[in-house]
Amino acid sequence: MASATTLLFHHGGSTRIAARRRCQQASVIKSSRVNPFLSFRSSRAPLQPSLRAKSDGLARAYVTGAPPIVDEQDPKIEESKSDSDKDELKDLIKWGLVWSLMSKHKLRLSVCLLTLVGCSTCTLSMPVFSGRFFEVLIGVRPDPLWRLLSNIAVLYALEPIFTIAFVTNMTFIWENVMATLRAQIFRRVLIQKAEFFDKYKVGELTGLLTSDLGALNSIVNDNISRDRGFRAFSEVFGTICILFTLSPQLAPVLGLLMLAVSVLVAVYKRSTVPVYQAHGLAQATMSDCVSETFSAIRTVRSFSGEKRQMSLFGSQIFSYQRSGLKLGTFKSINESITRVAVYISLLALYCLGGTKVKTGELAVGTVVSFIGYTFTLTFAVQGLVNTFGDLRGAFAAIDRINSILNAVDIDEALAYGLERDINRKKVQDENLRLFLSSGSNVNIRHLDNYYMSDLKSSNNLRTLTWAGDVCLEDVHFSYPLRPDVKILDGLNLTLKSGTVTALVGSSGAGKSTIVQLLARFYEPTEGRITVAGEDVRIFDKSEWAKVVSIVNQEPVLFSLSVAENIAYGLPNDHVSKDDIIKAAKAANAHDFIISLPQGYDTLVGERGGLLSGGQRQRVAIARALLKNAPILILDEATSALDAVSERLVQSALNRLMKDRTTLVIAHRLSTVQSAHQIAVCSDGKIIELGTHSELVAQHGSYASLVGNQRLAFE
Ligand SMILES: Nc1ncnc2c1ncn2[C@@H]1O[C@H](COP(=O)(O)OP(=O)(O)OP(=O)(O)O)[C@@H](O)[C@H]1O
Repeated sequence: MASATTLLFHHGGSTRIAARRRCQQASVIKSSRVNPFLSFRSSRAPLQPSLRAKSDGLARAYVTGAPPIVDEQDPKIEESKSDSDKDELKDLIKWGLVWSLMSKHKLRLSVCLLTLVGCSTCTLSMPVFSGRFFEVLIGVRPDPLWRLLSNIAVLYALEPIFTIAFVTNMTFIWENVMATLRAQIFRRVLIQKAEFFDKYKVGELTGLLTSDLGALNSIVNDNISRDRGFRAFSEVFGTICILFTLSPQLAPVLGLLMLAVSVLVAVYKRSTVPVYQAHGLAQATMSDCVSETFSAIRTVRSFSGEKRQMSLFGSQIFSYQRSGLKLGTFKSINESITRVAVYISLLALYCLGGTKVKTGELAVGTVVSFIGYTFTLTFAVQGLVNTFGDLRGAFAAIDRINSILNAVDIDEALAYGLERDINRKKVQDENLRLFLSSGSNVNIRHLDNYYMSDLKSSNNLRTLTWAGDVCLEDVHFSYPLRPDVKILDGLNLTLKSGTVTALVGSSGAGKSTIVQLLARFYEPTEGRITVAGEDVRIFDKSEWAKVVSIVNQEPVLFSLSVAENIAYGLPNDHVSKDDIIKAAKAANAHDFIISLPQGYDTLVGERGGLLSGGQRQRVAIARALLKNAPILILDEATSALDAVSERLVQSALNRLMKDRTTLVIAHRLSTVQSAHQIAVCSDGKIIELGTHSELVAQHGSYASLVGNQRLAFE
């Protein structure tokens, strides 16, 4: 059923996949036009040989893109691949990878093969023994009955033993393969560029790990039963061979008739899959309506929407009922049609076989065996047709996974840092093993990564960011999904080390975009961001993430305990309870935390939903305090709070801002007037810069913003 769903989806989805491919090709062309390496190199002095020599292999800086002009001395990990190689490497899931993961379990694979032969042999021998049994009963065969019965008993005992061994080993191998693929898909999604998450909905990405991977899972998991997959194949093949051996006269006619009827029936049954899917869809729609209604119950009440929801749900009940009735009809046909196939085959067998027995051309035992094979063949053929359907579904799913998780969209600056981190952590964290398994790094290692040099170690980066100014130099930027809309147009701004810069401007002026660039979720299309004069692109993103803290209007907490959420500030380190409490106290959060039912161990609910907005904000500030990053960005951090919460949060923020290079974005100008400098952003540029009193005195945009807010500042 699941695979059938995938099949249907594939038909509808093929055009989407093609469209995505076109989109991806376009983005390749675009990215080659705006080559960050070239723009970076052209704006920098040549690398200092002394720095290049410092190779500790840990924090290598690199820039990605088409082959750049690289100095001979620059360490280059991989040669550029040919275009065909690159196409090949773009795919995340390849059959070669699946096979290499399976072949790690050679012993188990051999056991599977042997037990498959064993159980198929048992199954295929049973009708022969049934024939002999009847011949012994009517006295045509002289064998003693007890010997025949003991042979049959051995067969009956062996078949389930072989089956258990086959299913257990096959499941073990496949679950291991699936675990690795699941981990690789998850990792590949995690390392995509920010625009990837603008392009695809969360549901689509979740689908890759659930329904698409499920389709691949079902090739083995749904096909290890007796009447599916390998067993069905071996039974069809074995039955036909045995029929020809038993009766070369009957086999061509009867065997082919049985085969033809079974195939037709199986194909017909497969064609009814959409009816089953429609019923599943109707059920899903109904449950969506139920969850939406109940989760938005207050909104429904406030608009007196009960009648509307009832009418909507009523229409869905009717459509579910209709699809249920249709399904019932098809189920009854499907039930009977398999038997019709058996009856047609049996009737033909009785006519032909019976005549031959009467004329003495055929033994009665052979006809009895043929009866058994009629059933075997009918069910095995149907199983095989279903297996082919599952295979088609799996191919479609792999195609979808590969087309979405194309290597073109990988954020290499992030991937490199993450890989290095995982490698460092692997000894301690067992769970990360999956992400290192064979094949996992293939696609990343073979990208065009030019590891330029070991310019800065992580310690260097921290030192630089604590002491140096952060500058946006002639920054131009358009979001990758809207390349024609220029958001920043030659913006220049210096965040002086250890001081507070406030960024103000009308809605849509590009303030949050500047935050996204400083956080390196996106890279400037032109210009550069520097820290202490160094282009930030020479640091990998996981190192950069450690020196920037962002606290925004709606901080996201994870559905963990309060203490775990605060400790998330230092995800790689062991954080002591004392440090957590110290951070919470500095964030004015300690008092409310200890009044929670389980104190620091209280779970905060999904996205922190069990805490108030102000409490969430203070936990986020404690998290940022623990992180102790030299660059701090506050994006409307207090705008959603009431006066009391705002006071508590603001005093915590004041502690957090101390000595850090801080960028504050706030619509309420009263909250930014004490900043060391205020920058007014408009049309993608900074149009005014100065202190509050300087800007008010200028009577420019800032002064009119202040006027609009009718605030008495002075
Ligand atoms: N991910 C995105 N993809 C494409 N365009 C975007 C994206 N995010 C923002 N934009 C566009 O960029 C422009 C600047 O948005 P930005 O959020 O930076 O403005 P802002 O000054 O922070 O506004 P506000 O004060 O209302 O938060 C807007 O026109 C917005 O539509």
